[in-house]
Amino acid sequence: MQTAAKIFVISGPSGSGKSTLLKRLFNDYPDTFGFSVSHTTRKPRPGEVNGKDYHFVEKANMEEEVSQGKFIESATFSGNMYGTSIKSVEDVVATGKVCMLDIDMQGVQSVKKTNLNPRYIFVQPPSMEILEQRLRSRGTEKEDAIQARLAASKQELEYASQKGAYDNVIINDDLTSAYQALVNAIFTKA
Ligand SMILES: Nc1ncnc2c1ncn2[C@@H]1O[C@H](COP(=O)(O)OP(=O)(O)OP(=O)(O)O)[C@@H](O)[C@H]1O
Repeated sequence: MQTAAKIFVISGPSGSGKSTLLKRLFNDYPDTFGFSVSHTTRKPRPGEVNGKDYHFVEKANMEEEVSQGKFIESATFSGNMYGTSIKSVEDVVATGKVCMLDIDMQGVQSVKKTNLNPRYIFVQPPSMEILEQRLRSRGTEKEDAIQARLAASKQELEYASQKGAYDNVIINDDLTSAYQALVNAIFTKA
């Protein structure tokens, strides 16, 4: 089956259901999608393979490449840098797979400055109340992290409401319908 693009960007507030929808998609279409390999400055753990699990790089090199605009997103966690390079996305496409990028609003804005030309999909919660309920019942964050995610989600929703920000907006109310909308946005009937 044909896809509408070679690269898809999926974004949406934390708890809107991106992982849930993507898990189902990758399960139903196991051979279609590829994943970009992230960079990190942390040391490899036993068994981790350079270029497969991560691109393991030196901090100075990664900092330079980030400053040169070679990364879509990068962040530091406990002293180690992590990020997704533009090239790692192009490498997926070169293998013939469709690249799916699950990134936040900053990442979306950064991709828009590249020549990657993806399709942008936004996963929207039915309401802030339901988003809060889902985040709480997922039980993976403490109260302050939940509050931070809810605050960030207001900005994400505002950005998504701007004309042309996303190609498709999928409201994740009923999961089956949302999933069908995602499949329709990705695959073209050829
Ligand atoms: N349509 C739905 N109806 C009810 N619950 C849902 C629905 N979609 C997702 N959920 C539940 O909501 C919670 C948040 O979903 P999920 O973890 O997929 O969000 P996410 O967007 O990937 O979040 P994050 O960005 O934090 O990784 C999960 O517990 C999931 O099971």
